[in-house]
Amino acid sequence: MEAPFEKELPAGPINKSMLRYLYKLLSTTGMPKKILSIAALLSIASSMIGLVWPVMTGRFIDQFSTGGINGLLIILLVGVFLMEALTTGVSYYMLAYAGNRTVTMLRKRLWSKTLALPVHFFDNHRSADVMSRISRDTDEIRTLITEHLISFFSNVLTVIGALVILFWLDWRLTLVVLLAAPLGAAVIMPIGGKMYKISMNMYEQLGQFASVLTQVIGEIRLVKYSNAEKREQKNGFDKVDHLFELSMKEAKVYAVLSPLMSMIMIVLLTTVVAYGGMRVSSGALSTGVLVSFVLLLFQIMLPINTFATFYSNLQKVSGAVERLKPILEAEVEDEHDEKGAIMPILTQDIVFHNVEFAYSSEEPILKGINIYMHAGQVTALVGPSGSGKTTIFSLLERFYVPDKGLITYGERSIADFDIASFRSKIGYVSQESPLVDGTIRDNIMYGRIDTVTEAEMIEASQQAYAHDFITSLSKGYDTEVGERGIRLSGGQKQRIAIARALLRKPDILLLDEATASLDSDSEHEVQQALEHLMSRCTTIVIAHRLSTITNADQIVVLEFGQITGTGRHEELLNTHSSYAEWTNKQFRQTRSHDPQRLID
Ligand SMILES: Nc1ncnc2c1ncn2[C@@H]1O[C@H](COP(=O)(O)OP(=O)(O)OP(=O)(O)O)[C@@H](O)[C@H]1O
Repeated sequence: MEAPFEKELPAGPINKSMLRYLYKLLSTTGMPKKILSIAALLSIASSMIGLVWPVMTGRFIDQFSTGGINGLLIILLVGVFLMEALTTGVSYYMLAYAGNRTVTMLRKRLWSKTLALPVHFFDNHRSADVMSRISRDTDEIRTLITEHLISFFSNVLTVIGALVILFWLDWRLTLVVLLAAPLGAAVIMPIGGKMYKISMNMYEQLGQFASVLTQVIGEIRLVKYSNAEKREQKNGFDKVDHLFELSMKEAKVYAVLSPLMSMIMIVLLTTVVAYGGMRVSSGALSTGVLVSFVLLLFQIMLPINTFATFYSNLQKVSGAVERLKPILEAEVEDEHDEKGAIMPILTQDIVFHNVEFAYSSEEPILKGINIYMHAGQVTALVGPSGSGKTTIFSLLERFYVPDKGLITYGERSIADFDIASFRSKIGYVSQESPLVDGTIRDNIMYGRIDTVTEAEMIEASQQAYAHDFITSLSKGYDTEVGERGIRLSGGQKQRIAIARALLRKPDILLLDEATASLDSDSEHEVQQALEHLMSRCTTIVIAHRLSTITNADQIVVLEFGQITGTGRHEELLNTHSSYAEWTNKQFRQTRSHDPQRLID
């Protein structure tokens, strides 16, 4: 189930509620307000100083043409330049600090939140999308704070201040300048809107491209084995070509916008210089004032130019906020964690009371499930593919909450327990035991690094029949595995997973038996390792081996999300026709190959 990214893009441009949300988000994330305020003051000071020197330069020119050079004025002018440089530099640094600090806090908040989100959130959101939200959308917010927000306000002040001075210097010339403003706005506004659409589209396409890359690179073996390189090449090329088209659309808009803006500026400057020149020659204006005027014009052109980029950045941030909202506002896994009960010391019975569950609002996957699993016993789940065996595991691991009914552990509903404490009592060994990037030690101690000793880890590895193969590797427990390290065989991976599970000293063991064949040595060792683990747990196993079902204390037969039989192997053989048929079929099929194995 994938929620298309585009659905969550903002419907329109900036609005009040978005701005309010952004402000709340930034202030609750810990935006350093003091630093930002000082930076704002410095930035305003720098802008105001920026208005002083053009006037002083004009005075200087006028004094120069009427008499000698005023030394004090030169010193003042140099002082003003230095002050402007200093305030600009310091405010820039402080703004960069405020922006980077805020985005760091926001990313930390998002990452913590992401880890606390329930599994179903990830069923509904592509991982590449979530990744892009945490990394790229937050960067838009950084850019806003660092480059646009404060400078926007100081630029507004610069423009207002400059206009006041311009009026004071020569109101006629200023009126000429003001006539150009609506012209500029008429050009920027529609083009800005177009730019927004293109950049949003590009954003989405980049997300989709990243998603294709992640998926294909992650499943490169499948791609090669299926000879699907051509198909994936075309898929990738399509996305890249689409990005090219969008980039060129963007370039086209810029190609029109930049010269248009330059043209407006050139026409404006030419008009001011020509008209001003006429007024100078008629004696109505001094040369110094005209110079001040032109310099001030330059001072305000730059800020006006940045208004358009501020607007488009704010629109991007509006999109970013819209995309971050679902993560920030999604309910976390266990809102009432603090109040959760601590797990009992002794292993308890696990009971499913009339449990019903659906992943979505459609057809329920589990219907009226009643299972009594006695503490310390083995319950084997059997049934055709898609019957809901893994879903039972997921409910037990509290990845999902039943829609109806209750799952109890001892006297209490499993939902009453502190989620971390509850999960710490579960050991899970799956068909495809996952490894994280890091050393073998990191993998065995995963999640327990602070609570277990090296000796305990080695003991667990020995019980898992993993110690010998690990020590035969040249770097032993320090061998890197995962993406950057060596590849381990299926059996080795499973034994690491068993060592990891043993280290947790679980009370509940969830075991998804491997369907893939291991070599007989590995098979034997994995089996022995598992027996160590099972001996101290209440075990629920998705069974694929005949020995597992014959040794199980009870077998639960699941068909289409319903339990159609419960009992021991012999009992079911006699009473459950489809179980008998299925077992015989599977057993006959695999007998010549491996008499112990059952395959779905
Ligand atoms: N995250 C999910 N979102 C939506 N539907 C799901 C999800 N996981 C499983 N399902 C659906 O729930 C049903 C039961 O799946 P489940 O994985 O529990 O079956 P299973 O008995 O473990 O199958 P198998 O033996 O093939 O692993 C299937 O129809 C499956 O498509």
